Amino acid sequence: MLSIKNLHASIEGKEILKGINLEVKPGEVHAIMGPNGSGKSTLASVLAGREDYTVDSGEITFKGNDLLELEADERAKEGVFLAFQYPIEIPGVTTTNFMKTALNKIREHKGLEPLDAVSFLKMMKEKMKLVEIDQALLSRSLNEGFSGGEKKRNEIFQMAMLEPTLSILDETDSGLDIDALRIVANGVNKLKNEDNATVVVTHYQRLLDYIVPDFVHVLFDGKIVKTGGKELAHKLEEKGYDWIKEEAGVA
Ligand SMILES: Nc1ncnc2c1ncn2[C@@H]1O[C@H](COP(=O)(O)OP(=O)(O)OP(=O)(O)O)[C@@H](O)[C@H]1O
Repeated sequence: MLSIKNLHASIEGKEILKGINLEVKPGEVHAIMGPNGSGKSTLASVLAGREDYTVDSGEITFKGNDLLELEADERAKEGVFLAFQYPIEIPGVTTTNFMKTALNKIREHKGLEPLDAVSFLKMMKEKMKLVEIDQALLSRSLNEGFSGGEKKRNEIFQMAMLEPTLSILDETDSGLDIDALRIVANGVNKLKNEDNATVVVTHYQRLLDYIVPDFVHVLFDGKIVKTGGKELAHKLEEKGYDWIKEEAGVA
């Protein structure tokens, strides 16, 4: 589904990603961990198509197409969901209206008719139940005055509504409390199926107690220096990152 080959990327002339290789198949959950400044958020931002990052070399293909050719909104229409793509506050636009527009844009791209009001409301109700979000939140202006946890819940709700093929969640510095951790984890678990995949960037081994990734990758100085299963996250929690640096010869 997603294939990253020898990806090098920089910001303001500084090379951050120094040869990333990653293969994500349908049905898989991948966790990206690593010390501060190793490039985790940069990787998520490059996948999102954020303009301040320059891809210097390498390839990213998504469902066989060149992802780097696509603008951020085109990536969304192709089924890539980036959790921090819509954190903006939009006064006067309710989450409900925002979701309706976003959803119908994706449907239009797929050659489908826009959802009528009744079907849209039915879908909203189903997904609200799934991610346990309060109706009141959806009637408020998008993200305006939302607490951190409410923003998180809203993000997972957006993910549920848009039914993406690939979700990229950057939880690195979002100050998740234990409830927000559960919201993210439950959302990912409930939305997981054999046709979609999730890449979650995290510092928290705790998050992975709830999500259970198929693969854990450790990023260090712009490269994936180790890949393992969920037990690798436990080992990191216990031992820190030094042993990995030594093992990878990058200490
Ligand atoms: N706008 C920028 N200008 C210069 N350097 C930047 C910029 N944005 C990021 N960097 C640098 O890129 C490196 C990687 O940052 P990134 O945010 O990807 O790391 P991270 O692994 O997500 O870190 P953390 O765990 O602390 O969130 C850091 O050294 C950071 O200072």
